[in-house]
Amino acid sequence: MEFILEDISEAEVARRRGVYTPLTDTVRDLVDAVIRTEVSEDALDDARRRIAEVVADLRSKQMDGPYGVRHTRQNTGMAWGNAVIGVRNALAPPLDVVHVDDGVRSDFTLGAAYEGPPGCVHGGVCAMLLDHLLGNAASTEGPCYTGTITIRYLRPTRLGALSARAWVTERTGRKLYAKGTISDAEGVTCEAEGVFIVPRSAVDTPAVRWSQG
Ligand SMILES: CCCCCCCCCCCCCC(=O)SCCNC(=O)CCNC(=O)[C@H](O)C(C)(C)COP(=O)(O)OP(=O)(O)OC[C@H]1O[C@@H](n2cnc3c(N)ncnc32)[C@H](O)[C@@H]1OP(=O)(O)O
Repeated sequence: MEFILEDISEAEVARRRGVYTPLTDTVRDLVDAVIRTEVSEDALDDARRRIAEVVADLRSKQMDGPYGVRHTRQNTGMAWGNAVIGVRNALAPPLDVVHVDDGVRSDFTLGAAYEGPPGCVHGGVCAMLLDHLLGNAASTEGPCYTGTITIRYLRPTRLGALSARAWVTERTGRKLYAKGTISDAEGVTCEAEGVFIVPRSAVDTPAVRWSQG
């Protein structure tokens, strides 16, 4: 389990981000369209055929295995396959995490692809987002892994515009305790607390700025 050095400039990171982001956004749009389409079954079959052609084009040149967790010499993180922030991952909600004074926050919109209860965000999706954000808040001095996380669902989280934040409450050796919340326009819908651990093997790994994906 290794982080990969991608020896490219910050300008090249930005250029590649600019190339992949619209592609990933279009695939996200495709996912939403498939969930909500009401076109005829013939039209669906035609769509499937055309999408399969695009998949075959993309597969004509592929890397082995997952994208991995990469970083530049300037320690800019490129976790572009990541399930929450991956620039190349259409399954990832489009989560853009920013550092704020007391931790991290993100404003985002969750649509039909994230539904659990009717019109509401799946509880597992809330847990995934909070896990990432708490982990991100705890990872400022080095990569942290989730040890234990507890989520309390206060009321349903409706699909739509949401925000989340996370912050570190305490540090004891390699253990960082963090808390976080997801909120809609009426306030907090669920909250989390967890312990994140800097693995023994990673104590000398430099902190990487993961927030920009
Ligand atoms: C993930 C990277 C992605 C990069 C993208 C960027 C994003 C950043 C955001 C990332 C967010 C995404 C995050 C993800 O998705 S991380 C993915 C989900 N998490 C994992 O897969 C973790 C799997 N477990 C492990 O690797 C090890 O067990 C760890 C590293 C956790 C500890 O193994 P290690 O050998 O180092 O530990 P130790 O035995 O020396 O114990 C040390 C201390 O820790 C205490 N302890 C141990 N285990 C637990 C536990 N489960 N709960 C609570 N406490 C625990 C233990 O009592 C002791 O305390 P004390 O006795 O000293 O008081």
